Amino acid sequence: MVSSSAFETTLNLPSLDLSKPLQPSSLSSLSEACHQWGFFNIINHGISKDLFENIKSFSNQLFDLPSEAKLKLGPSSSIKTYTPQFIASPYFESFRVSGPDFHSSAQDSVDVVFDNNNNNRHEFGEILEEYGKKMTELAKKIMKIVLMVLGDGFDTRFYDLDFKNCHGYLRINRYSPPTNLDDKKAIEGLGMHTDMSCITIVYQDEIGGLQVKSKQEGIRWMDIAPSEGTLVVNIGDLLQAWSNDKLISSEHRVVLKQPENRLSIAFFWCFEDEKVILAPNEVAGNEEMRLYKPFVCLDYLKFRESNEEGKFEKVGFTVKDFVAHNTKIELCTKVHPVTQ
Ligand SMILES: O=C(O)CCC(=O)C(=O)O
Ligand SMILES: [Fe+2]
Repeated sequence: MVSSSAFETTLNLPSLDLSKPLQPSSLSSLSEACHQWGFFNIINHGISKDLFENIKSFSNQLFDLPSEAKLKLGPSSSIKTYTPQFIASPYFESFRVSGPDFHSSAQDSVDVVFDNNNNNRHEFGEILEEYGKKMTELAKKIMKIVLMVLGDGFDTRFYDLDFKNCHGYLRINRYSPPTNLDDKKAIEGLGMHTDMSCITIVYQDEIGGLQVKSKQEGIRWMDIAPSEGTLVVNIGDLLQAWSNDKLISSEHRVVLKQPENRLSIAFFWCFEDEKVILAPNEVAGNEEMRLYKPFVCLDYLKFRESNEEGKFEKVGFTVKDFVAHNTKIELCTKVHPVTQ
């Protein structure tokens, strides 16, 4: 069971309208949201309701398969695109599709689990290719806007320098709460974590349940309410480190409040593995103010994956723990280890 609803309230996030030129007022509310919450909404993003509905219906066909079939894609298989229940939580399972060739990534998995007579099986690759491509374009656009939040002209100055080799992958998540769940007893569908990305673009269905941890006294968790046509963007650990903590990678989780299956699609936009992450002086302020010593992206990903606590599935560790850990083993990534 999770904390009582008395400590939860809905967060009013700004919505960035992608169909309009960016206004100074949107930039300032975006800047506030990125600093305070590490979350904001986007609207008019150009992705149709039909595409979400299509992905949902195909994904549910996949998740509805017997466990033996799904485990052909599980952690002990060679493909490893499926995370079964009881790894992150008893109620959470997930299916991964990697870019840049979203079509073959999705199709390779589907071909293993759907039999040849299933007429739909070719469509799965196609719709995920369409979604992956649209998300890639969206991530590039949002990344530039987020850079503008850091400073005037920072998009043109830093995008090509640091972000042009970013890549994306997506995870389709299904949450299946117990059927006897009553709404006074919310349960955790996915524990508190930060994302191992620069930014993550999240679609959550109408069930809701995404929450961000508040730094305010008295209120612990804030609901990020679902709204049709709205996607949620959150800042990940990699961008927090690159921005010298100017942008915050918020701790978030998913709670299940009603006995209904919930579906979400998270698109993670990440630095390339070999990238050395270093906040530019213009972003950090100056050399002395830089909080992180340069580190290789893959070392951080390995740290998260090799620590039971820090793994996406087990959740809890962040880039700050990585820094503290590296400091201890004298690789020293952060100049002043953060012990929060
Ligand atoms: O299911 C959601 O709404 C969010 C999932 C999430 O935080 C993640 O996959 O990292
Ligand atoms: Fe997340």
